[in-house]
Amino acid sequence: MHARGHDRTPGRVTEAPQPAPPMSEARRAVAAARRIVVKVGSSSLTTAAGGLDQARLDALVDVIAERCARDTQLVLVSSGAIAAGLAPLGLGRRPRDLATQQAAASVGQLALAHAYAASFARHARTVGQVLLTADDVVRRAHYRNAQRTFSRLLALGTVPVVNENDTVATEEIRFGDNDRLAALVAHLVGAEALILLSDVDALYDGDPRRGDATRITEVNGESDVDGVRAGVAGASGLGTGGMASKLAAARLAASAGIPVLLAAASDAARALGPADVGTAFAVAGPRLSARRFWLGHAADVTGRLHLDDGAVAAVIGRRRSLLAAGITTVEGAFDAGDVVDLVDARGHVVARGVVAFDATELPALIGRSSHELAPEQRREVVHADDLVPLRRWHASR
Ligand SMILES: Nc1ncnc2c1ncn2[C@@H]1O[C@H](COP(=O)(O)OP(=O)(O)O)[C@@H](O)[C@H]1O
Ligand SMILES: N[C@@H](CCC(=O)OP(=O)(O)O)C(=O)O
Repeated sequence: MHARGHDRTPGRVTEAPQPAPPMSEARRAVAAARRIVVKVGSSSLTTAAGGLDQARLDALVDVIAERCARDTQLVLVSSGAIAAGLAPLGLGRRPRDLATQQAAASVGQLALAHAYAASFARHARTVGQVLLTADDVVRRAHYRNAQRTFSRLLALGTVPVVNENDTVATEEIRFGDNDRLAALVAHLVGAEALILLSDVDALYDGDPRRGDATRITEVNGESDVDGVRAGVAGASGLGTGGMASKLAAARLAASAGIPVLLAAASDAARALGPADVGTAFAVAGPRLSARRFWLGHAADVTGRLHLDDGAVAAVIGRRRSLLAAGITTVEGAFDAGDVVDLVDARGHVVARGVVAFDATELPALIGRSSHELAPEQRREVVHADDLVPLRRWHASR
């Protein structure tokens, strides 16, 4: 079932030409998608000296504009603000401290936005800038607000250019990597595909810079990425997440019903068409509603409820509401309406949900059946409609 590719790193092994395999479902979905999120990393937009690489940016814009002209709405998540701010500020390399990163992002984001506006103008396309902080997806009202803005921008024919609002994001509320941001945005805008463009042409079973590595062409499930060694920092020192964050983001999107293609930015033209480049991730679950996706992947979690085995079976197996009787321990300081993790007896998070009691009220109720509780306390601790089971395929945060 799991078709793993065996393309060697270019230049290492010479192979006889093979007939092209039939295109996978994921690749067909990417080629046919009418709404796409494309994410491009810093290393694909900047020169080694630290400035913006206008020629590469223009080449990417040409490909995107061409796809938009073919009846596709496209959101571009672009990194590169910090990298683009280095040269103008006379900084030799990416700063380590947050304040200097923010100063660089402040200068660089302006340059980046200007470069995109000028480049898309060559195709008579208007761009809109959307800078997000984690708060914009963690808070339900902000999430819906962002959804409305994107929807309007797309309806008006613009290309929203998204980045994290690095200049104001504090350490605590940073997404930290734009791969995850792109996966969240893909669900938020209802994208039919996510394309992650980088300086590497595919996912390999190990970092191709470190020696012999085998390209993985299709990921149809967990077993296809078992044992993959994904590095955490890029070769250029300009990117932040490395392949590990791309893999986590691809799993996150795929688990929420969005097919993903990971490819080189230099292959963008083929990646946006029906071509056999990069690594395609098949969807690993039904498309979640915006509310369920938000609950499972974007909301801030403020506590943990530990469940006994009977409660896990009811909540996960039979999709029932969680009652006080099945809770063994309560952790955290949360209010009714906050999001909490539901944890099984082995300590694994099995679900996430909106809790109906304050943390201070619960200890007196847990382990008790409904008939032992006062009438005003006889309600579900987490209602089934406010609860999302988490699969193994769920990306770690
Ligand atoms: N298993 C792997 N497969 C492919 N690339 C990997 C792997 N592990 C580490 N890498 C490295 O990850 C880098 C891409 O990450 P990064 O530089 O953060 O990209 P970007 O700036 O596009 O977000 C590549 O240069 C590649 O060398
Ligand atoms: N928001 C940051 C980029 C963060 C990031 O994830 O970078 P990258 O690994 O290059 O996609 C910036 O614009 O510099």
